[in-house]
Amino acid sequence: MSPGLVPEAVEAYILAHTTPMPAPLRELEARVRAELSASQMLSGPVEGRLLQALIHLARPEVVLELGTYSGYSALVMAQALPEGARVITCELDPERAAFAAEQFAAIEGGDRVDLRVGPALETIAQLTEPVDLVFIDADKGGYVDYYEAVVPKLSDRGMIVADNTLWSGRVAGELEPDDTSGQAIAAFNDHVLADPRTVCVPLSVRDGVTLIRRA
Ligand SMILES: C[S@@+](CC[C@H](N)C(=O)[O-])C[C@H]1O[C@@H](n2cnc3c(N)ncnc32)[C@H](O)[C@@H]1O
Repeated sequence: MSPGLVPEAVEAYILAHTTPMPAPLRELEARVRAELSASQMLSGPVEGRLLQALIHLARPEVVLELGTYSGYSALVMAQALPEGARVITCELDPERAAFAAEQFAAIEGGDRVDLRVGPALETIAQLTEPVDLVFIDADKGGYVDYYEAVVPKLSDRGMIVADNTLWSGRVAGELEPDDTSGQAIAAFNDHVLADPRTVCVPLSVRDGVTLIRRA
């Protein structure tokens, strides 16, 4: 988890007062933290419960996730889907995709996940149906392109949820010149704000989560 948005004790309190995930997801989280590299990329239970609340309200038929990693967030979303709905998730790294595929075969909800291995823009281009919820959580340098590619594919009541949009709070100040991901996030936030097609609000949940809907 990236530090910095709210004091550590408050973050711990939030976690302690969030309904825990079922045991298989708790075990997956523990395994990711113990075994996978870059485990700070795992979204975790707080953001997971937020995604599930949005799904509960929106009752999407098609959810698109950009950036599968271990499969944790895809499973979290799949477990909250209404009957007949599915999550399409894409992952560039074949090893991570293989790990996620194992989880989809073993954990409840995995049969509602359609895993695509390859660049996110290719998966978006292949979509033929409207998308009700998009979780953007892949490489930060691609966020503006992903946004531009998914906005035309959103259903009438479609929503985009973009992760890491406050970048540990650093986007609110002077970013280091070598912080290319931070610069990309800042450019994404400005880009979305200036777009008359959508309405957005960044939430200080975890590393920042921006909710974006059609205007
Ligand atoms: C932050 S992690 C995703 C975390 C996951 N959504 C979760 O909450 O557990 C980002 C993932 O995006 C993948 N990725 C990076 N560039 C990508 C691209 N162009 N297309 C698809 N996936 C990409 C990375 O390999 C990494 O596994």
